[in-house]
Amino acid sequence: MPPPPPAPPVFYSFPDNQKLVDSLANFVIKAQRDAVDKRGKFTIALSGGSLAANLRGLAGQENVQWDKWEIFFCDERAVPLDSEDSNYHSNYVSFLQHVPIPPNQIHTINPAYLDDLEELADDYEKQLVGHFAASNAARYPTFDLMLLGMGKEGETCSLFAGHEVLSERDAWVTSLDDAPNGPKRRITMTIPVLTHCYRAVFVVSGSEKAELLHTVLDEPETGLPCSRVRPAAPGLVFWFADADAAALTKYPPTQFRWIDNQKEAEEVVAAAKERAARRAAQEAE
Ligand SMILES: O=C(O)[C@H](O)[C@@H](O)[C@H](O)[C@H](O)COP(=O)(O)O
Repeated sequence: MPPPPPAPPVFYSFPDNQKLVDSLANFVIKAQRDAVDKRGKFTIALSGGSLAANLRGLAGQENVQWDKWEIFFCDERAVPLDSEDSNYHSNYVSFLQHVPIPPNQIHTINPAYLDDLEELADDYEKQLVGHFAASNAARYPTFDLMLLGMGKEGETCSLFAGHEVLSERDAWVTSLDDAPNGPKRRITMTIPVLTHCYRAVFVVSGSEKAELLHTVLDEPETGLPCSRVRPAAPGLVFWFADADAAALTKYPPTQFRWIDNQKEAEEVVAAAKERAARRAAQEAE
């Protein structure tokens, strides 16, 4: 039997940034409970960019099992960990320094390999293998949650449109020395890792992302890196956008609520589409 098609993206739109931040914190904590209940720990991957600031709602939350968190980075720039360009550093400043996650459960790149990108990527992949080998020995790692951003040309992690890193199928982590924006030397998790997670969540804010979000959600066939993140069943993909970023998107938003499985995702997206079609028909009358 062929595998079931990936679940449709679930799109949440929030009236302002604070509502997005609060809902994201709520969602991440629910994902943690779900993962700890089912698998005894919570393995999460963080991106750089504006995501870190949008995670600030996690600081000070109670009833969180911080000792069960295992944190990795979806991509990382080949810079020291205390550099302003480091994705670890930006997440540390906004989020990690405020919560009691045991330091040995925050898995950074090894700065000893900064001069050799291949070693840097290999070492990070080995850290992933070491972590996932015990829990799921599958071909690719299965993160409980991957938190992603959408760059200005539709990239996510350091997977840039038209770049050869996008076609990597074997490695879990690869490297590049010619990133078209920001620091050029980076390592990044690959598309197969992104499409094997339980939950991928994109977080997008600001009017400068409006046109791009419309393209990614309404015209996925353009094949931008973000549109390619459609986790295989039972994986789910969510989009959290503020009203400015969501302004041009036709893809129907869904009221914010926890969604547990592919069937629920299909139902809420179908219901949102019906509502949008009814509204359009009424407006046309
Ligand atoms: O290392 C990186 O540059 C990030 O991981 C990158 O993929 C980021 O998520 C997007 O570029 C979105 O960044 P913004 O949210 O800041 O636009």
